[in-house]
Amino acid sequence: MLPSLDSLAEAVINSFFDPRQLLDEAFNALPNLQDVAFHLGFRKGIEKRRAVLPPPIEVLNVLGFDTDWKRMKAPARIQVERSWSDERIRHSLRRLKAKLSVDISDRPPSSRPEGMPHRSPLSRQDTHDTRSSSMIVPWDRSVVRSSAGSNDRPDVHSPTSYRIEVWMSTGLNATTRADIRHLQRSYLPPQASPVHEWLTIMLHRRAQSAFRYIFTYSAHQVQVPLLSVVHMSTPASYHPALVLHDFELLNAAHALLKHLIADGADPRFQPPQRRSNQAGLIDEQYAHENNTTPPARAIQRTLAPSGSWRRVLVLPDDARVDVAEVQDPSQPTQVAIDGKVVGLYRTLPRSLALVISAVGTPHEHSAEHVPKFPLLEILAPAAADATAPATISIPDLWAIVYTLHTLLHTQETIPVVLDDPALHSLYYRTPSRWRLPPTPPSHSGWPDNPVHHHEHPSPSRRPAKRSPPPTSTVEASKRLAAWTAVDRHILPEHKVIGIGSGSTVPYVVERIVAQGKKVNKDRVFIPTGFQSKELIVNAQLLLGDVDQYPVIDVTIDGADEVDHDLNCIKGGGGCHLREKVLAEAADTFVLVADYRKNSSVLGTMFKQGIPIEVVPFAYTKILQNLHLLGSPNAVLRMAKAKAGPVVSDNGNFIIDAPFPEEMMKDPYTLLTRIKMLTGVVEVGLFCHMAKAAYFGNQDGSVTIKWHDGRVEQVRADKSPLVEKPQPVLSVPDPAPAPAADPSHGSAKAPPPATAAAAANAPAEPATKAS
Ligand SMILES: O=C(CO)[C@H](O)[C@H](O)COP(=O)(O)O
Repeated sequence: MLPSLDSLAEAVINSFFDPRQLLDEAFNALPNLQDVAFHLGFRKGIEKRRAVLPPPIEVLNVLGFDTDWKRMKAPARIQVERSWSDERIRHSLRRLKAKLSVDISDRPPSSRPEGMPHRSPLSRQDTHDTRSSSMIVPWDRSVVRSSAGSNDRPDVHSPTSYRIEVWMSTGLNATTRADIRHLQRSYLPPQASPVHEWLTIMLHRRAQSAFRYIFTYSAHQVQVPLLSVVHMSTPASYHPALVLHDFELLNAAHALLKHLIADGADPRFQPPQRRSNQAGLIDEQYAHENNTTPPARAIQRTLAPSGSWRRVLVLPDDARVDVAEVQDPSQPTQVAIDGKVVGLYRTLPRSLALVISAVGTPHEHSAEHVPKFPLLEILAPAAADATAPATISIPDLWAIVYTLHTLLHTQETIPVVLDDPALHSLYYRTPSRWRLPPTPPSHSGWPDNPVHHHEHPSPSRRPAKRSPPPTSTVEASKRLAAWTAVDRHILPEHKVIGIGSGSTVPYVVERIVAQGKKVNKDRVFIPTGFQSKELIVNAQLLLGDVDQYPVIDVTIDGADEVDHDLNCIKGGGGCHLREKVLAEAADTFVLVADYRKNSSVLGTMFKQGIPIEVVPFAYTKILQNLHLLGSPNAVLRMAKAKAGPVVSDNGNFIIDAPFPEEMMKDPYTLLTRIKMLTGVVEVGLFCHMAKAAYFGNQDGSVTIKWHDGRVEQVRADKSPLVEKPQPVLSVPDPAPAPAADPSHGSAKAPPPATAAAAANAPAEPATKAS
């Protein structure tokens, strides 16, 4: 429930100049930052109520971003002269509309103002500010006020400029959400455990958590978030990286490790108490480090050198973690557990530290800013020796993270980047040492669970108008997938529903209609293109658009091919721009397809290439660039019944770009590379977006691949079609897989296999428009 604007305005007024209180209020009341931004920044109503904007708060690097990150933030600046009175400052702030960033700067003071400490109590940032004029200084109101007219002698420690900025995100966008899912899958153990849950919740809600932690930390001047997701761009790669910062990581790593190594006796996770010992380490577990008999399952720090190795940790299961002597920090240094090298780490070039530490600050992409700490990257052993393992197990990874923190604990911040492509295939192994029985994945999953079937009476039990049975196995399996997905995901409480494109989607609409007029009357349906708009209108459902409903409960869409990670190729029908917008807007995005689309590597079944929507005037250049990128056969998609190219619903051209299998194995990297080409509007690769993919099978069963890696089979006798067995399921398939045919529409339309079938065939559901 959102609070009323009145109560929020009240909170804002009452907490003026008290950022902690303000944000606490806001966070208690609002579900996410988007709403904070909206209510505090963008509502004129607040202004009318004479509320003020949020006071200056230093918030750095709070959120992940994407290439459009600027759109996610609402910076605004106000210059405040030191001589201004409180009233005048307030007045100016009140006038600042629809903005969330406040930058207060003044001329360099000629002197240290009266009452101003030699170093502000929050002085670590100050010293940075004097050097680079770019770091954010906490605003001490009394400093601003009292500075005018002082004749005190200059103070080298006083900042020469006060610059205060407030950055609030307007929320996570779906790309970032997809990144988080990807990272969560890559770096956390695939099991339902309290620690796992805790970490995933932190990932998902990192905006809020980060904010909270920033406030906790700001008292200690540690202005870093717990986690951020950034897109790392290096000449070789462009992909999301999880950047783990600071002490909270230590807690997380510690807890996770403890849990991973524990024999299951410690099911409830409590973040460790934070108590610093003399070395500045969190010592909940280290109180015993001088004891001869360590308690069971404590992680012990032991910084003993032994030859060219240094023992850093003894893990709760007595495994020893050793780190090789660092020769050259930029070269990979080995980390071994029980004498076996499990990973490497190295210090990345300073330019990357600059990139990462500027994320979310105004200095992003600029060189003004001086990175405070080097950035460490964790690599799989194969990075140094091709014959060594190319993967790191999740427990080992966290052991390395923890080891690095133990080694480098004197740093205020220890950014660690996990972004090596080899790490994308982190595996979860359970050798005896880790004693972790793999927990069978729970059906309930987290947080966006599959629906509770029992709460939702299947529409098949209601009298519903049925369209005639499909005439081929392929069509029957499309319907099977569509119906099963609708039954499971379109629940009575879902009011805004995205309808995708393609030949499977008519069955989705059919099943939704079968849920009855009563439930559908207060639903609105958002189309992904001309075809789905027609379907919605013809079914007499209420049509809406995504600009009216930017948040969709569920979007169901077809796909051209789906891999094991639920990455998929879409856009065979040229609708992938709108499809992606609707997929991103949806809380739950579900794919439906027949068995031919179920694949392990994209491009093996759907060979015509990745559909890429481009602005028309740039197509030749983009084709050239795609050839260079690794797709020499990329072509402009030509229309069938018209001379010239296919023109999308958005007036753009479509290019089909087949890439070699090696590149298709890492669709996310490929997606980001193609997307970076100027003139590309959208790429038909949907990575880590779907929650589930439903495939209808030839035998009447349904295979469901879930986003967390589970694969579920719905037996034929449990399928929604079973009530009324479909008569024609034995007609052979038209083709094992969609052929490489640039005219997607005709390639997909399933030809009736026999003349008899064709004669009996009732009107086929609409195929996509091309
Ligand atoms: O992405 C699409 C259109 O742009 C379609 O969803 C995709 O091509 C699958 O279509 P079909 O269900 O006909 O195989």
